[in-house]
Amino acid sequence: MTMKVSLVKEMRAVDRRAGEEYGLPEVVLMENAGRQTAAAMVSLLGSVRGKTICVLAGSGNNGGDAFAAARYLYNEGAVLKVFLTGNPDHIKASPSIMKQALTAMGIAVHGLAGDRDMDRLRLALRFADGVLDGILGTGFRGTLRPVVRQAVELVNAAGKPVLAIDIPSGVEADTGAVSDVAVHAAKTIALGLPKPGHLLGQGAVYTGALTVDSIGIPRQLLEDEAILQACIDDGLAASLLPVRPRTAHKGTCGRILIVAGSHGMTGAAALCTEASLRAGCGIATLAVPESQQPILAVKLTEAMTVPVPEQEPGVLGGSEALKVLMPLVEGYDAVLVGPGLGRAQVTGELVKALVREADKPLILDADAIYALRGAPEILREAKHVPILTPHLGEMAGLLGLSVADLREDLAGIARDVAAEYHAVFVLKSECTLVAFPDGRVYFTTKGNAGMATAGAGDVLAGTIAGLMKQAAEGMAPVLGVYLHGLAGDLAYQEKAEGLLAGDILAKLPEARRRLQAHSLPYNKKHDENE
Ligand SMILES: NC(=O)C1=CN([C@@H]2O[C@H](COP(=O)(O)OP(=O)(O)OC[C@H]3O[C@@H](n4cnc5c(N)ncnc54)[C@H](O)[C@@H]3O)[C@@H](O)[C@H]2O)[C@@H](O)CC1
Ligand SMILES: [K+]
Repeated sequence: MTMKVSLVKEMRAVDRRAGEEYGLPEVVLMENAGRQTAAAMVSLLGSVRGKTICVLAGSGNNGGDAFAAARYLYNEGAVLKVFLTGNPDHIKASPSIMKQALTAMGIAVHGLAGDRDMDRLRLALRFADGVLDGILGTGFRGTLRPVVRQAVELVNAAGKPVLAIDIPSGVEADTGAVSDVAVHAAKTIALGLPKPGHLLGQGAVYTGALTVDSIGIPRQLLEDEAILQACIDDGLAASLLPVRPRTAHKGTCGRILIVAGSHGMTGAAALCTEASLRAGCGIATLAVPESQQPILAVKLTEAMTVPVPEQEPGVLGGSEALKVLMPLVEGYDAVLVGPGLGRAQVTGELVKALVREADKPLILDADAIYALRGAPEILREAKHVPILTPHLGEMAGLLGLSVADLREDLAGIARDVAAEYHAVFVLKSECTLVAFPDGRVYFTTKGNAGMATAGAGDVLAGTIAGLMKQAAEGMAPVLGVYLHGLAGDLAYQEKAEGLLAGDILAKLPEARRRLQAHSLPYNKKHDENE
């Protein structure tokens, strides 16, 4: 089963349908959320008996979850200090039920109207063993109201372990954006499904350790096709990698052409070519500027190298180069263009010509993306849906935006741009995502900061290219992101921050082998059903 990732509007639809189609009223889900939250608090603090827990609740449903959790924590023997951060007159119906139950149990719910209340909160936080953040959930947008902001700052200053309900207060669920401050959680329990805000940018930092609980929402709703985002988890990746038949030969595993490298940048060409082979393609051929071919022929043993006419020494471009490349393209299943290609004008022209004329799926990376700077509409002319693998700087350059603009809504922008230019975008960051023209967005669950190193992108581009003939239809970018991330995690265990791109490359076979261990039962099951 693949874990979906839900936008706020999709989660609201789930909530509504749980009521309309399954007869599960909101307050039932809130009760479940409260019980599961209390259990998550117990796992964060150990036993809560005799421990003091400071509970902050807003007037929305996130606050209702907090009131319900407080009841369970009280039953477990916790000492509670409960604060209502929102206006008591605006409290919604279900949270009101939860608050009344708490009050009937003799537990005081303090307001946060004036300075004295803030002092009480400060004191409570000082003596608390843990904090429960139920101030704001998916209903939050924009900037925090001043009272709430002050409460959040007090929580962060107290430095106590915080469990956030659904999402840390102050993080926007759809984007991960934090306009000002947000609750810094040790752990977050996502309700129903994770949200992009748990995975992206600042939101991921404030979320801390993430757990997801279904809170009893029917699986049919959580797996609904209308939810277009998903995690690239083990289950999904395993379903994309079929077992190679015994009768396979190198032609059936993929013939990949790579157009890469220039004077002084032969390493990028070697890395991506080798990655494609390590990802399991049958044949990889590297086309390089002719003066660089002898160097690459020495660097690469298993790949073929083709010299291409060059205009200046080591620079690819011009009509002679195109005359060699176009017929060459015909003999391959897919073409990777860009790593280490250089940014000369003639090279850019050659890239554009390939995008327009090549009748094979293209993977465009690095300098091939640079070549389309400010002119992404050329992508629409491609004969097959192209795959682009930009990092944030390259994406910003392509679209004429700043990186800060992009960061406001990485997934939303990638989704819109993929639809607009009819291309797949593999947008690389600390949470690499894959956006398809039909609106699907996949978020990586692998990877680490050690992978912020020169050449890691070349290895990813090569991995994706190498999977073009092997992965389930159209899903090479998703499988590639998974294998590359897993290989990076395996390499990080040994090399930590000293990790080199070549270490990721070296771990690709182990990553694939581990995934196969997952996928074997899947494929077996598949066979048995037939
Ligand atoms: N299936 C679901 O979706 C379920 C959701 N539940 C909870 O419901 C939450 C969503 O509830 P709501 O839609 O009521 O929204 P929230 O509880 O997240 O927030 C709404 C409240 O926040 C206040 N608010 C909004 N913007 C603010 C700002 N900038 N500064 C300060 N206050 C602000 C509003 O006045 C309102 O009272 C989820 O996060 C989750 O915790 C659960 O109760 C159970 C089921
Ligand atoms: K919260």
